[in-house]
Amino acid sequence: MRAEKMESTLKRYFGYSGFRPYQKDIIQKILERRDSLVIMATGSGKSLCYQLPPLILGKTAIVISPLISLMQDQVMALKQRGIRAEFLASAQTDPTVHKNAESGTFHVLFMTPEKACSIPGSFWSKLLKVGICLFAVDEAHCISEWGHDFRMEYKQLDKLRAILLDVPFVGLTATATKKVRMDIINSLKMRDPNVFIGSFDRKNLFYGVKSFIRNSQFMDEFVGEISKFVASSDSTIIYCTTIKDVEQIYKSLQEAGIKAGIYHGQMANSAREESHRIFIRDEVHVMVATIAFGMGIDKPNIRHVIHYGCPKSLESYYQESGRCGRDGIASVCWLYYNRGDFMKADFYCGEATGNQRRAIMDSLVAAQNYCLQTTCRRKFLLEYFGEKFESDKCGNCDNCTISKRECDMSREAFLLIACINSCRGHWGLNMPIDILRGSRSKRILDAKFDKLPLHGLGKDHSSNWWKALAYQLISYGYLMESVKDVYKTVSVSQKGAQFLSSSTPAHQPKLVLQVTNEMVDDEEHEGTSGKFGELKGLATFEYEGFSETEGQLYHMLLDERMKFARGIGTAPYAICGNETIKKIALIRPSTKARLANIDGVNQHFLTTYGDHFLQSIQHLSQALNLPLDGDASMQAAVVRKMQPVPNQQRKLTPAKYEAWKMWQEDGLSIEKVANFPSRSAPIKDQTVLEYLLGAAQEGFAIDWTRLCDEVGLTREMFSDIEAAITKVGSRDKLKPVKIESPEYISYAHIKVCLTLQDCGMSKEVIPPGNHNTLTADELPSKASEASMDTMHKCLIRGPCEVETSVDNIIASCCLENEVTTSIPFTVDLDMHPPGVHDEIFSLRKRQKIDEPEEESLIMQEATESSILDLLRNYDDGVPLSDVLKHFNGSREEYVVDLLSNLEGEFMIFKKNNMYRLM
Ligand SMILES: Nc1ncnc2c1ncn2[C@@H]1O[C@H](COP(=O)(O)OP(=O)(O)OP(=O)(O)O)[C@@H](O)[C@H]1O
Repeated sequence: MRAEKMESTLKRYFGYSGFRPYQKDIIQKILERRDSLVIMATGSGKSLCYQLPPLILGKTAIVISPLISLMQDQVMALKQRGIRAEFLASAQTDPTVHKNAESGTFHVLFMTPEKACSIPGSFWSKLLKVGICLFAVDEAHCISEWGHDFRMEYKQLDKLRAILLDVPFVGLTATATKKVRMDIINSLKMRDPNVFIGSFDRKNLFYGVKSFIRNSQFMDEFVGEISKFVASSDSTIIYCTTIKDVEQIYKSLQEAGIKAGIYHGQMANSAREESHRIFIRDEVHVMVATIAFGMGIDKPNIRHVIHYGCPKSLESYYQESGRCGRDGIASVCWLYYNRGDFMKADFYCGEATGNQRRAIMDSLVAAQNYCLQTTCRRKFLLEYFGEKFESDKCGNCDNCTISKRECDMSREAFLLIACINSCRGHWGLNMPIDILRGSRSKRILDAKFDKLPLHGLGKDHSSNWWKALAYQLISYGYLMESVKDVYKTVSVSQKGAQFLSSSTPAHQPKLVLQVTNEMVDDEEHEGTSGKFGELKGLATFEYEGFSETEGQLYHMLLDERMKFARGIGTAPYAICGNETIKKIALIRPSTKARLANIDGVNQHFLTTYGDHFLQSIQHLSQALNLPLDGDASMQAAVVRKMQPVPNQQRKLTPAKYEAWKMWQEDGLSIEKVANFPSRSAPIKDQTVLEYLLGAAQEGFAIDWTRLCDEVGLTREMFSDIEAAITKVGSRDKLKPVKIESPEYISYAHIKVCLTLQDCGMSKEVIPPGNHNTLTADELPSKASEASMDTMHKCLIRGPCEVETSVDNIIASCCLENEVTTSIPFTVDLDMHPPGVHDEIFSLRKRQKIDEPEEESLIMQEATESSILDLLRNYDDGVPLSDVLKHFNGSREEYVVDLLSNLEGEFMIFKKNNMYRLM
């Protein structure tokens, strides 16, 4: 029951149809009153873990948060979800909040650590009487001196453990090393806590790096690119390392007529608050700021985060770039560095001494190495944070997607390594590079380096070219960089020494390296590296999948939302996210029930704005000549298309590639590929199909006509599947689509159909004709006849239907076994297509309704309350067909109407096509 309650509460207040990874488990443990430490990526949805329990239990959640602006944003957003939330801190101007808080009025009560520690004990005892369901410490790394944002006041929170004895303590953070983790557990005196460590991988973020020169040409191009982003309704943050840069970019944007916000530490508090406010409320779409901006900011639609200058550490880069794409939609993080940034050690070290100085230097070197990395950036980032990334290519960073030229640089590498060797590792990179470039500076003459035979042999390349080469040699282990205080020195490693010993001035072993951007710029002509280059943005994806008029409707609906937001002084995203508006623009629901079904629409939205939105949708659609209740199957396709373009060069696993090659290039059938004699063991036909569809998703060519022919998918069946998707309202899960499709449609057909849609293929590639499938009557009815072997074959070749066979098997088993809890079904469930396993169980549940019970012989009349009574008996929900069967005395349209009303009133909701009680 609790899982059901969790899901219905999630839909009711947040409008989401499912949990993100870990959320459910974490919440479950908190509900069991276990202390928990939650370490999950930025934007992964940690807040929900403390927001949901109070709604389920009806008791207050206390949340400690470091910043007042952050608490205010969260309170604003929660209120828009119909959640009673407030904050207690020095900035609270409403005197009633304290009283209401102690009498348990609020679901979520935010406090600064100072407030929590100084509030009188009587407050806690009163509130404890009505109930505190959890005590959460957000940004919990602030508790640790080892953390990067240590806050003294957080250390005092342990006092509260003795007061809130039986209240579960929950620590949440996006960054925590082992030391910090232990510190949080000890400081909060956690008792046997559950520690949840999620992946740090933000899959929807594209990471890219470019070098630049601060000149006016670069600035013009930079501003030009930013103006393209502004055309979309999403937001951009430009982070600068200095206030001077912030002001310069802000000025350039203004001169170009681009409205932007500005934020840095030297601005007055009120000016900063105003900047924060206009950005959050979408009054400006660009924010130019130092890193003082944005801690804990939860604006879901930030589509670009650009770093103008190398950040001081990878920890801060991860945090800042993590503010991008919090709604899970593909977003882009570009980092622009200038070689001068790497010399800023003194600037960052400030007054620091000893170990602290060393730590700052190490962080800066890590950030520098990230900039100069020529292999996968995501792998580098994750491994820096101690997470193993199995593949060498993520396919979603510049190094994995933008093909770079390579060439043999053995001669140049030889010169540089030999020169560094001659300097005996006592210098940084500048000295050997100056020697190679023939400098006659005083320090070179003093050291008599002008007498070296290498002096002047590297004149053909710029200093930056040589540095770019040096960093590749460092990353491949030929050279080593060491840091002494704030100074870096380079020396030759063992690998480099081996390279030298196997080389002569006339001949060196081949050494193929990448021609980096800096090298290209240098080759084209020195100094043009100020060129903006291709700032990969998403603006061009904006309307992919949208018709022009749908795009217009989307913008009109954004304006409607803005009007509401202004009217009540809140941020538009707090009303609902841009993605939800996109889905509304695509589906154009005509009823409250259809609107309620859209992901992101919660009960508060529906009751407060539902009627108005429905009216607007109707008027605007009419004016734009768009039909209502459009094709729901489009919504996921559009979102998918907004992901960065699949790259042809992305590698498939060898097994996938092999299968694709045999099928596509050698013309073998799926069955032949599966059973190819050279295989150590045959693989399943289904696996081969999965491989081929995976290859198609990666941009590999597929002969669709042949594939559809082989799996028995016809145009008519494609239309049937499309209709099923429309009925379901989503294509996220296969099972509901399968349930709504005619019986002869298999999971394989659905998968092929979805992949066709994803790849933007038209129906025309599918051969027309009858679907040539067996009917349910022609299917084998005994379990023994539906061997696994047959199942696989059926799955691929179409005519006989596995799922229906399973249905029949279960039906016959159920007839033989009165008790439906144990089904004698012995085949390996893992071998079923996704969903079949689930289906077995849902069918088992449904059997209770299907069985000809005495009750169903009495004609049941459908009313709202009799439907609610029915649903009350089934935790897993009831499909429409069973509801209709149950009320077989009532007209179908009448029952559907009643269901729609109940859905619109948020009394029931639909999940996986099953009606459930809220
Ligand atoms: N189950 C869900 N389905 C869809 N969206 C979700 C879900 N859970 C959370 N979100 C959304 O994801 C976004 C990020 O969530 P949240 O603010 O909780 O992240 P976080 O982990 O606390 O990040 P940070 O460490 O940066 O503060 C929010 O806009 C939130 O509404």
